[in-house]
Amino acid sequence: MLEFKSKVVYQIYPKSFKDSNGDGIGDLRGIIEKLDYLEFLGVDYLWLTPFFVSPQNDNGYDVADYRRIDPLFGTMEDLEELIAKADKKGIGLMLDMVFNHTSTQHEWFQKALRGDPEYMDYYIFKDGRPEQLPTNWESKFGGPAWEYVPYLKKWYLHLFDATQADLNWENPRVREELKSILRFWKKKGIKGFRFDVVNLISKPEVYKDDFEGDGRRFYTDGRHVHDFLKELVRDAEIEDMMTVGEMSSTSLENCIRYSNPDEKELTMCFNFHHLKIDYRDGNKWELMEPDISALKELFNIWQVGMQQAKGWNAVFWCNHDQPRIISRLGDDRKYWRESAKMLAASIHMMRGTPYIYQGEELGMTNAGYESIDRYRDVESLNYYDIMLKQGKTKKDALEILAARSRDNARTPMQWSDKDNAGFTEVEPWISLPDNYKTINAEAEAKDESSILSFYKKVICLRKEKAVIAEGNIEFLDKRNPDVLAYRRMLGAEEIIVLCNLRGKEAVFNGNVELTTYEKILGNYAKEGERLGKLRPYETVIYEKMRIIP
Ligand SMILES: O=P(O)(O)OC[C@H]1O[C@H](O[C@H]2O[C@H](CO)[C@@H](O)[C@H](O)[C@H]2O)[C@H](O)[C@@H](O)[C@@H]1O
Repeated sequence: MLEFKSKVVYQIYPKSFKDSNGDGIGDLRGIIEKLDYLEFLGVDYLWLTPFFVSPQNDNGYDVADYRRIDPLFGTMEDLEELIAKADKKGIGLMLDMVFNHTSTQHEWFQKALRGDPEYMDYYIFKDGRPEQLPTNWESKFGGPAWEYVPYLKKWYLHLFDATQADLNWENPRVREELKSILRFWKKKGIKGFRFDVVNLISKPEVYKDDFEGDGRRFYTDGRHVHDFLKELVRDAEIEDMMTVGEMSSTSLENCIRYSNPDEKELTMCFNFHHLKIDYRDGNKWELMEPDISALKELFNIWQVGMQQAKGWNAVFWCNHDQPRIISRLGDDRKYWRESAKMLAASIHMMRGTPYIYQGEELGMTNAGYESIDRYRDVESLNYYDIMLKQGKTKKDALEILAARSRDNARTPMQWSDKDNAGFTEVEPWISLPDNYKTINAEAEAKDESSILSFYKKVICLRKEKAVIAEGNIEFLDKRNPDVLAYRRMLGAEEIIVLCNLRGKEAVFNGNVELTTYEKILGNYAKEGERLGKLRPYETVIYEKMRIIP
């Protein structure tokens, strides 16, 4: 049985982590250079986003060869060295398997384009006339989800970019190919896998128009998804590896099934509902103040719901698709340090496996780009055009991108106050925010009161206290509009976590006698402390005092 409950995962976006060869792009040797830093932080696994051969239209989520390393990032020898050196430090590598779709450059798709029926059945092709789309579904990156191939007189499905063709999981040969890829990487010493949008793999039997939405209700958590996952995990023999599924627009019921160990599917799931609390009417491209009550309710539903049915959450605020949480729910200026630490505590003390996205542990902020030339992400560039076509001004569209673009998370890791933040010696592939002079790993590593030091402490606490790794959770003061509060319990052990989510004072009104607890960690100095009263973005972690007979 995999021991995973006390583990912490660190996500690396290789392209933006560390450039070792002076081409402005991060690479595998850059990660090797920084292994000491990752050991110092105390993480157990590294999830690396895709570095396989790819045309990079979606920064590697368009894989053209699942078994080869893109020369942009290095060689197989570099990866083997990374696996071995990380292993010596007790750190396991998790690879990102993009199995919902391949790049149209993949040899399977190329053969399909040449009309080979065996490979056409690897994808989802539909007969049709050029003016008649098979369904009205929308691609998640904007525009229709179908692309026409005139000489084949067929459309193919792409839920993402037109260069990312959806695989046909109904075809057993496709499933065999994917299992063999997993076996290949397992043999190399890889310790886990993250499966990209894996709840979208099972498409409907009949394709019909969606008059209520963009089509997602027909393929999300689809009819065979649980069977496909069970078969994949069983046949590729990865039951004892750390596995996490990225579940797009999913439901609690399905995530319970994906992650309950009795089902033998995955170790845990990512869901994104808590990161949509500032989408107006569910639309990512319409800004709104975060709805804190909705956030609290979602944590309650997912944390308690998964606990009741033996499911397991991946808990996180940040990844390579999300704007930086400090700029979103915190205050990246006046209360930068306090709010970053509060957000760290809020997640790291929860029930589930915490994921830290590179730079989050430093309090890295959104990019703050003021011009469209700075953006690189396919989704951001597509939506900029769509927003202009919808009648938004350039200024408004840029304001929306500044808050919502995935590039906010993809700026280079801020290692030091040197040129290009010590990430590269040349112009980086994407530009840096100016604040690297003050927000950087070198400065924070020396400072006991830094955000980085606080992350080290919360990681350590999870390893020291079984109640954090394994205890039950119960939310407190649920109606409080400002304070997120919960209790973790395991036998006689108990901790209470209070987080003020606002930039003003707030009061905790839970029915708890705080005098019977002692503070074990907080983000403010002792001076000015008042029980149950929280300063702006204050967090306090209390432990129940033991009564010694
Ligand atoms: O917002 P959701 O519907 O809940 O979906 C979650 C994320 O799904 C997509 O992300 C992943 O797949 C993409 C295609 O391979 C890739 O571009 C991305 O980097 C992957 O993480 C979607 O692109 C994200 O915006 C959603 O957050």
